[in-house]
Amino acid sequence: MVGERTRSGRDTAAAIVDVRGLTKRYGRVAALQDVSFTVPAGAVTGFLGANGSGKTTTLRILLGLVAPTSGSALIHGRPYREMSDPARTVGAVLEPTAHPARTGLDHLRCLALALGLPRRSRRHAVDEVLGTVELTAAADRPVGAYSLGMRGRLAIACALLGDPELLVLDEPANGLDPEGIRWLRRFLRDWAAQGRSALVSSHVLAEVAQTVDHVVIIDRGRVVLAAEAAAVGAGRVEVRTPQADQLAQLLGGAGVVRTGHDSLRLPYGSAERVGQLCALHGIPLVELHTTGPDLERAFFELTGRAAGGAA
Ligand SMILES: Nc1ncnc2c1ncn2[C@@H]1O[C@H](COP(=O)(O)OP(=O)(O)OP(=O)(O)O)[C@@H](O)[C@H]1O
Repeated sequence: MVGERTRSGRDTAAAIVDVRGLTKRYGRVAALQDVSFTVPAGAVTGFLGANGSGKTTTLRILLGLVAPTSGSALIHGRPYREMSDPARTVGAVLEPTAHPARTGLDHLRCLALALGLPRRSRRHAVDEVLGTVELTAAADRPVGAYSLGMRGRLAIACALLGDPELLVLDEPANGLDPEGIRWLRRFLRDWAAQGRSALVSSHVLAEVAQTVDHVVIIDRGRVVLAAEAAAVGAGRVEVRTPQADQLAQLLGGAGVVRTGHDSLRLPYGSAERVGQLCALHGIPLVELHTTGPDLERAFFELTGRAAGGAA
């Protein structure tokens, strides 16, 4: 199989996560129904869906916190619980929790100890993750005095402590202000640029749409789309002309969709060719415009819900 190239330029043929036929029932509730997708290495994968669509359940199964009714969720080909040193491979934030009276620094130090990081590298690891999440200056303040965004960043720092290859973040943008969301996007882009992988869930598409290389969209416990983000949201070219038949013929048919008696839809990037053909053959153009990549439209079409997050 030929590897794809992500925005970070990495070869992502290899999948770090492989979810196969995952089904989870809670009594009569089918939280997940035959969910399958992969998470490519060296890229950010957005795991998108409305509230209650099954994101947290999937991530909990992936992290060995909940047993599936059937199917499997493997990281590097193994269930999380069977990995020899999971914290070195996966850093996860499902629900940020830290004792409010403890300082961020203490919280991280205790965690470093619990993870079994060697004594000599513990301090360095804690300082490094504090720097990465831009909390060095606030390290000595109690977590109870942190803003929501700072708590979110502290949780990410915890996930980074084991220097993992894969980050699993459940709704990391929840409650963040615009600056916090910008920070998160930057952080994820830098993360992928280092060749690392992330699986990031969100019910608010706009928060992550610009950041993800791949998307998995889940709706009512079923995967409705798993693809490269650029391909999903690929824009298109809309054309209106009274000579739509003639133009369609000149364009040769491939990728040309007749959307009305005087309108055509063409693949992204074909506007220039349309303009040249119209000029050459004297075809009057009433309208020619390109719509940009639009993950939001795909999300809405596939789930039938507004992408703003209201479930
Ligand atoms: N422990 C549980 N017991 C019973 N039902 C559950 C349990 N956990 C989840 N569910 C149900 O499974 C479905 C999927 O829930 P899940 O939390 O995975 O969705 P989600 O996409 O993460 O939603 P949100 O964005 O609100 O966190 C929902 O119908 C939920 O009510």
